[in-house]
Amino acid sequence: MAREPLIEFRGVTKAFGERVILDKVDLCIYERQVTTIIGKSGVGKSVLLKHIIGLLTPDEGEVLFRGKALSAMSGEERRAVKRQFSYMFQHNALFDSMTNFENIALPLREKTRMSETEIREKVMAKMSQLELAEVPDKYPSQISGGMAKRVALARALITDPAIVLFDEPTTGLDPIRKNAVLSMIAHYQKRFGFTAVLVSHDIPDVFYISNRIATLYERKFIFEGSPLDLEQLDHPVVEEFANSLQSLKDELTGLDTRRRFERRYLRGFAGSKSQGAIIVFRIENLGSVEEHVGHIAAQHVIQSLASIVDRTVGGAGYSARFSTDEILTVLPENGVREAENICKEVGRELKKLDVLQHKSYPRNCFNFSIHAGVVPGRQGADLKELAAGALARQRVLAQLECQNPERRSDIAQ
Ligand SMILES: Nc1ncnc2c1ncn2[C@@H]1O[C@H](COP(=O)(O)OP(=O)(O)OP(=O)(O)O)[C@@H](O)[C@H]1O
Repeated sequence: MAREPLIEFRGVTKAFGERVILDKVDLCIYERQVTTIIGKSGVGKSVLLKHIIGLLTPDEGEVLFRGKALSAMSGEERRAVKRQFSYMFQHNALFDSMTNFENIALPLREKTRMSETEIREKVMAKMSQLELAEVPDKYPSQISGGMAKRVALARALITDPAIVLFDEPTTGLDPIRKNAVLSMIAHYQKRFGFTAVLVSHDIPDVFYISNRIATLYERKFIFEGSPLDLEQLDHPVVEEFANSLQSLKDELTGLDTRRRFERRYLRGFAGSKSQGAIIVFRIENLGSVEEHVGHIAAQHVIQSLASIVDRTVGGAGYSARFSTDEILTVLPENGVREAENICKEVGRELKKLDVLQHKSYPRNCFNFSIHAGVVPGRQGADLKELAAGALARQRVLAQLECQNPERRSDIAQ
């Protein structure tokens, strides 16, 4: 049986004067998923978000919450729905004149009648969950950018919302910070189980954390589905989007995007007599780096691995980030033996890396490792199948185990 969406747009039309912004739009947002809305500037993404929170109402059609139309709800019911929402804005919107504690406590003071003791308990508990226990009395300007993002997220989560809306949370950040913020959102979304709705321009980065993507184009959704399906979609708008955002390269790693990679793969093997080889590089336990050292450090690990792979493979092949913690390499003209030599060389290079040295994390206790697996290529074989085959043969290239039972460090913030 199909799952009921948490939020559903049914034939929603919205115009300002003569100008139609949304034209009979349908959209489903499912509980406990990350749904990302992409579309060009001015297409109507914010107008759409405002319908979700009831700041705008449709001219035609309905917005439903757990199957019930907002328009059919009483004022009290609508307010109850509204209380389940929370937001995180582009520039955090923290008040500089308030301490981090006061910033996070603000929604509780504004929206609830909790006592001071209850507020203190709740805020301190949330700060501890988001690794902020040491900074309640500092001001936003006195902490790192990564921490300030976590303070903003803590404030968004303090009322235990069922849904958090993120309006372009990564605009203006460099690739490492951008990916760190996205992985932070994904991490806490899994941990707290809220439903996330993101509006973002940052494709392909946002693909790695989204369960569903909806693409708004000229008053309609032209696509709604998994990130992988969007990448496969043969529609001029996807092409246009990809080109206009220069997303032929993955910003974080400098490698091909999965889309370009798959095309190269299909073209590369089509006329080739050679069998070639496929390598999967995989970072095991990247989550423990995120948890113990920080999201930025985790992005450094991905970036470092990508640059070593790229350098080592050189002109012999091409690579792409295949998922959050996997890189796939195709060697069209080489066999398994050459591929294994490349893996060994990558392993040697990895061992020299700072991120894989104990001294980089003097106060933490965690472990992670980098693996690689190789399979021969096969004419016409599905890339995902080959990747799964390579994963089944993975071996450890390098690993780090830190056993110092100390707290999270701020080195990577
Ligand atoms: N209250 C309003 N009255 C009149 N026009 C509006 C109103 N709100 C939005 N618009 C218009 O609707 C269009 C869509 O705006 P919206 O802010 O939703 O775009 P967007 O996709 O979020 O863009 P961006 O990515 O630049 O934030 C714009 O042309 C905007 O001028």
